[in-house]
Amino acid sequence: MYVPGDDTKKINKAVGLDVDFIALDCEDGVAINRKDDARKTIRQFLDELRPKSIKGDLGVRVNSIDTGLCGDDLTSCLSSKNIPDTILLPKVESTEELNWFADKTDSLLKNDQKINLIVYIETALAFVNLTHICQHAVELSNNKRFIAAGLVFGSDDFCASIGASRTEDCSEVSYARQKLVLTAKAFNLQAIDMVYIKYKDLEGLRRQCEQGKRMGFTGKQVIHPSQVPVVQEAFLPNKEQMEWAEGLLKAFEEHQKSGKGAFTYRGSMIDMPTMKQAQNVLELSKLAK
Ligand SMILES: CC(=O)SCCNC(=O)CCNC(=O)[C@H](O)C(C)(C)COP(=O)(O)OP(=O)(O)OC[C@H]1O[C@@H](n2cnc3c(N)ncnc32)[C@H](O)[C@@H]1OP(=O)(O)O
Ligand SMILES: O=CC(=O)O
Ligand SMILES: [Mg+2]
Repeated sequence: MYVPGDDTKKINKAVGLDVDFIALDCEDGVAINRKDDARKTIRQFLDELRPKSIKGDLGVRVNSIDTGLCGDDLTSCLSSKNIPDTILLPKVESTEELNWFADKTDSLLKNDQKINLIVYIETALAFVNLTHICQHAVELSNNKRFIAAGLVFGSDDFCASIGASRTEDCSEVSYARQKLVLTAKAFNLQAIDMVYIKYKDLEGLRRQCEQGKRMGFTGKQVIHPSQVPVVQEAFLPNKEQMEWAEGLLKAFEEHQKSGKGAFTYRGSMIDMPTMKQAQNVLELSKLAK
């Protein structure tokens, strides 16, 4: 969940919410003339952080490298005695930007400190370079001070970048969404789906979550507290799906023992790939509180 980094009231509110990830924003949720305020407020928040005062993970979305603000954002939050779990790096378009980030984090982090990196893919050029970006991020993770953790699909910037108009069925972003999931999964990265900006329309949000979940996304960005339970519920398996998965795994084991690789379960043909889908469901259900 994004929280504008210059808004102390919203930051304090976010800390008390049952949210999986708080993203303190220095980037597009903060006005150009408030960038210094956001940086200072975030630094103060980090310095005063009490252990375990936040339930989920904490990240800072810095400004993109091309703005010239990213270095100061990183210096400020990574020199705190309490560094965030994750840096969210927007508008990445090239492997050179990852090299810059690796050098910067090498120079700022101390001893055995490491940080997770979430890369934003949100321009036409980023999609053209996506495989190289992912490959390079994973390679740098082996000997640099960051761990490539996932990709975020920045659909609003993407639509601006390609000149698309938003639609309710998301047809204008379907190729990009699929490509992001596919490439993320090829490199064992999480794939985080787009923001639903009509935050008062929870039914529309639910539909978009279910669509993203079906496509293979692992989670979704949110901008308002009311969106949190809807997204959490949609991305975790429900009772019916868990029952289906448990029953299927049991039946699979029995059929394997009797030498049958393919069999019928609740009217469908089941073999190894469906068993793996059921395993995915049960794996995900472990995250439920
Ligand atoms: C495309 C992108 O880059 S998305 C990321 C950048 N954008 C952002 O970060 C925007 C984040 N969201 C927001 O700033 C806000 O939700 C807005 C501006 C859209 C609406 O804010 P408000 O008008 O305050 O909404 P609303 O009155 O419904 O808020 C209800 C309560 O939730 C709080 N709240 C709203 N959004 C947030 C948030 N993101 N984080 C924490 N608290 C929040 C409000 O402060 C308010 O608290 P209160 O009841 O204690 O007074
Ligand atoms: O950063 C997010 C976006 O949609 O753009
Ligand atoms: Mg964006």
